[in-house]
Amino acid sequence: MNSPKIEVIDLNFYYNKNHVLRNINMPVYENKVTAIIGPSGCGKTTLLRCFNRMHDLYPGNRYEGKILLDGKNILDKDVDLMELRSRVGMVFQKPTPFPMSIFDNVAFGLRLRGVKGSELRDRVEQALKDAALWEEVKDRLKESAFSLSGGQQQRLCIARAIAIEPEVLLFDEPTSALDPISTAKIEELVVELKKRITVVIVTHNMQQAARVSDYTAFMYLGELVEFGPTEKIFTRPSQKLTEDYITGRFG
Ligand SMILES: Nc1ncnc2c1ncn2[C@@H]1O[C@H](COP(=O)(O)OP(=O)(O)OP(=O)(O)O)[C@@H](O)[C@H]1O
Repeated sequence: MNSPKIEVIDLNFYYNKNHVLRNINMPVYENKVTAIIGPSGCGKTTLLRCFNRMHDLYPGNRYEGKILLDGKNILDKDVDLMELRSRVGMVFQKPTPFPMSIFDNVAFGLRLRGVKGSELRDRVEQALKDAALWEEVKDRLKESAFSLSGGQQQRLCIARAIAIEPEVLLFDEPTSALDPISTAKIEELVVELKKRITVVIVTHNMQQAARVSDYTAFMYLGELVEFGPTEKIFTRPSQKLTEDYITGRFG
């Protein structure tokens, strides 16, 4: 059964006085991929960053409304942000490896949680396998992460994110800096990951949204115009605005 892992209810978001998200309501279904699409500046990244409260890193940002994760509002004041971010991980647009070895990148979050010895090695290996990177790096785990190609670095960041077994993984245009072959690998990975993890992906690339996602949210000027099964959004959208966007008539 398709149950929502996350439910966004009447969400508004402000960068100080700048009102950027307006009355957003949408579900994010468990073990599915949800794509967020829309023209530049419509609020895709802003919405994604609400899901693990990344905006709290900057003073003056304000949320209104609710985001329920397994029924509990993550916007409540007493939420433990460390715990939230270990449940809801994030992969950024540009690969962001830490300045340390390949192994240590993936081990980082595990060590913070007290994992060591053979368990640590096993879990690093498993995460690298799950990120489809193991075969390429197994003989060079001690080398710097910066010795990898851009596409490999992005898969390393995915390995680092999944090593701590998040329930939700947020991808912010994860392939926009990558070549087509690396992009295809990441897309395969996203589809594979949803067996265990709920995925939300922001993308400018509509073919990518159509290829990887089960549900699509189309945003425009800070509002959610339409949400539904990807196949419906791309073939029979309910709103004229959605149709104009997906057929390339604007944006
Ligand atoms: N830190 C910030 N402070 C103030 N306004 C911001 C900030 N970050 C983004 N904005 C504004 O919020 C709006 C939404 O931005 P956001 O980055 O979420 O859009 P987006 O749809 O992800 O765009 P793109 O596709 O170009 O990445 C834009 O008008 C942007 O100028």
